[in-house]
Amino acid sequence: MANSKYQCAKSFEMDDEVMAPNIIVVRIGGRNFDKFSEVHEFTKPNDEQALKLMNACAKAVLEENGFHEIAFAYGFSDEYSFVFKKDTEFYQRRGSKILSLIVSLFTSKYVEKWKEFFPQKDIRYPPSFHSRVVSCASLEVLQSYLTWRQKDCHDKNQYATCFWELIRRREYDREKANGILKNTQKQQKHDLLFKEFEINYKELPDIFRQGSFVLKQEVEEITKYGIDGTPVKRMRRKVTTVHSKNVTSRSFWSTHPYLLKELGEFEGDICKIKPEFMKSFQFENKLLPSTWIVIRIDGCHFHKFSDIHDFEKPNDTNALNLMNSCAMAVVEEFNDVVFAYGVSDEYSFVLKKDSQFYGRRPSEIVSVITSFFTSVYVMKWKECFLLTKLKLSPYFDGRAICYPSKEILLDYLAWRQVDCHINNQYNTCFWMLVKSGMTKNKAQEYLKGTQTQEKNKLLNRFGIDYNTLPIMFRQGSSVFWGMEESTTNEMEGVPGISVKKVVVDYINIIDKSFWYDHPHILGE
Ligand SMILES: Nc1nc2c(ncn2[C@@H]2O[C@H](COP(=O)(O)OP(=O)(O)OP(=O)(O)O)[C@@H](O)[C@H]2O)c(=O)[nH]1
Ligand SMILES: [Mg+2]
Ligand SMILES: [Mg+2]
Repeated sequence: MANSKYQCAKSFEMDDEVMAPNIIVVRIGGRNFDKFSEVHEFTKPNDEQALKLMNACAKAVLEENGFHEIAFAYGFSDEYSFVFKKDTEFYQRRGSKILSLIVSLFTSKYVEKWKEFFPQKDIRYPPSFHSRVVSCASLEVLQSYLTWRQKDCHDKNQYATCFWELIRRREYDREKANGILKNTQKQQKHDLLFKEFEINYKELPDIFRQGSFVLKQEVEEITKYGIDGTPVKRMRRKVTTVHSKNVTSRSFWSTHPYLLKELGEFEGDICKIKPEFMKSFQFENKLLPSTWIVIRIDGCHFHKFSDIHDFEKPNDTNALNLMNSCAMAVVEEFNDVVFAYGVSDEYSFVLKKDSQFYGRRPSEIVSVITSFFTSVYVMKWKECFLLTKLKLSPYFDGRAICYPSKEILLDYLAWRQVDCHINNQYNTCFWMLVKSGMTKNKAQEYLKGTQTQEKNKLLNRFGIDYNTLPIMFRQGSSVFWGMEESTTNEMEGVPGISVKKVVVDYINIIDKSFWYDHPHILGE
């Protein structure tokens, strides 16, 4: 990010480090998965394929390059908790960075792997997830957290199994089934299943009752054979999915001793869920009221991602168009997002000042927008890159920043646009030099300390007038709801039709005149 007079806007960005020695857990959960499972006709109460897809995504996250700091994961239904090694320095332990990266990568995998698990079904719309950080002060607290989640898995599954049997076999409607089950104890539900429907709950598949653990188990592997033919073995960590009855018991931890190496030892007794722990698991802070919220997302390792997919240098029109159509989908999906500005692999989304979106909880807002954006990116990839297959999973990080006044918000946007201009001019020169035969190091050296004028002159030498380059490259892209247009058919006197639609435009947002001409965007 280059220097400019607007960069004071940067000082509004806050640190959100999860302090050591807390163990970092990131829990993700499907957003509106009730509807998603309905639309995609998931089997009730458990769709084994859908659960296996969740497990495959969790496994893929643990196996992803750069994500080896995750010790293990536990999930059921549409949720998954990722537990980091106790001493991890993953992204300097920054909460929103970590929760957004995990949810984004998971979403990317979910869309990519959909066809493997549902070959007969098209994914009808982009699925998205939310995520949050839970910090566990000790291994005992972590174990208590996992016990809570596994109990939830069990309770929800037992309830849902009864509920759907009542609906299917007794032809009850939802209200009546809920009425019957209200306030029933575990044993009563157990009896209902056994006596009325001949179902022994304990015999239902483990994956439904216990959820799934994704672990890096130590396995012995033959690496080569000696001259005399004897196998040479070594221990290797392999990501596997297991179902385990009771995370509350010591036996779970003694069966998986390698976990204790990464998470520390138990100091006290394995304990029950304490109310004060529950409070901490559910606590979430809120962003300042009456401030403009900006969610900025940025592609992770897009340098490599763009190389592997042969993006045009320095600007790839298809890649930028794809970013823009994802941003348009975000603006359409989330009413509170009133403006978006994007350049390269980043996008900033502005939420209206008095937005109550997710109660202004930053994890929810950051994760849902990042996840939805990622989902659309994978789903629309083929539309923008007809001939290039997706070879890596794209994922983004996200953060929330609050701006107390419209002036500072506009300074922020101006800062991003100045950055776009400086980077684009630099990159255009850099790649012209490289294409003309200079090494990358030489080109970098050559451009060091050069001013705008000198860069323009350099481009002129290559026959390029900077100001005639595509405006999308020079100004970045702005996405917003276009004003209602009224089309009247005067000849026939037909009344006008009002259309309000999301548009992408390449405008100067540093110049205040855009904002004066479009007062509806930020509201007066
Ligand atoms: N060739 C090409 N590369 C692009 C384009 N858009 C983005 N990129 C690449 O994406 C990078 C984005 O910069 P950064 O976000 O700072 O770098 P990053 O590699 O994503 O690293 P992190 O964001 O820190 O994970 C650029 O440096 C380019 O390498 C494009 O249109 N064409
Ligand atoms: Mg990036
Ligand atoms: Mg970037």
